[in-house]
Amino acid sequence: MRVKICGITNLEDALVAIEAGADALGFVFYPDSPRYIDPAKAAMIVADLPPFVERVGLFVNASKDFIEEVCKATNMSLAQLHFDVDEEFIESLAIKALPVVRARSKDDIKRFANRYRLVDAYVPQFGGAGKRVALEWFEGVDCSKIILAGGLTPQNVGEVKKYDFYGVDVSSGVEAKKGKKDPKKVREFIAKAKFE
Ligand SMILES: O=C(O)c1ccccc1N[C@@H]1O[C@H](COP(=O)(O)O)[C@@H](O)[C@H]1O
Repeated sequence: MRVKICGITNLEDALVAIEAGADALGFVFYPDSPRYIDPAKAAMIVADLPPFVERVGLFVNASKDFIEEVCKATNMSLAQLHFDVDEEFIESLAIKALPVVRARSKDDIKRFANRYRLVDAYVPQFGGAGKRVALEWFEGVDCSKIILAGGLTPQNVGEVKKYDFYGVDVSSGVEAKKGKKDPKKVREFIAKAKFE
């Protein structure tokens, strides 16, 4: 299972995550988030990363121009879209995009079934709130293109492995405080998700 550590705001947290085996790092370009990072700072962190690490820009209610401009300036490799988008919008972007399904019911997780997509719990503030998606909704569903997010922690990530998700994404569950990762939690989460 691939692991993305989201809400990176400093180089130290990024390097801890990579050293522990993270496949992707997330940078929140949503000004209302406590994990917001200024694109200029994100660009500096990305410039210091080793190769073979996916850089994911997270956007909420952003325009095509803003997403493309920020991703180019910061050298993101993927855009994660935490708002309602359609196939046309995704296809129109100059950068590869990961739509986010904010699930309120089992029916919701069938959206974008032919695409890689991230499934997060529905929360009014868009995400990063530590709320979980009901795991029983994934019974009998092909999860090979789903990245599960929402309320994951080092303690509960082991229980999602039987669904064979493509990946998992975590932010608040590995924080020491909002916007700062706890290295011990990051290492434990990645070890449980990937290596145990
Ligand atoms: O992290 C944020 O502040 C955030 C803000 C707005 C939209 C999404 C956000 N984070 C993403 O939300 C999910 C779940 O996070 P958590 O693990 O429950 O804290 C995840 O994809 C984060 O990247």
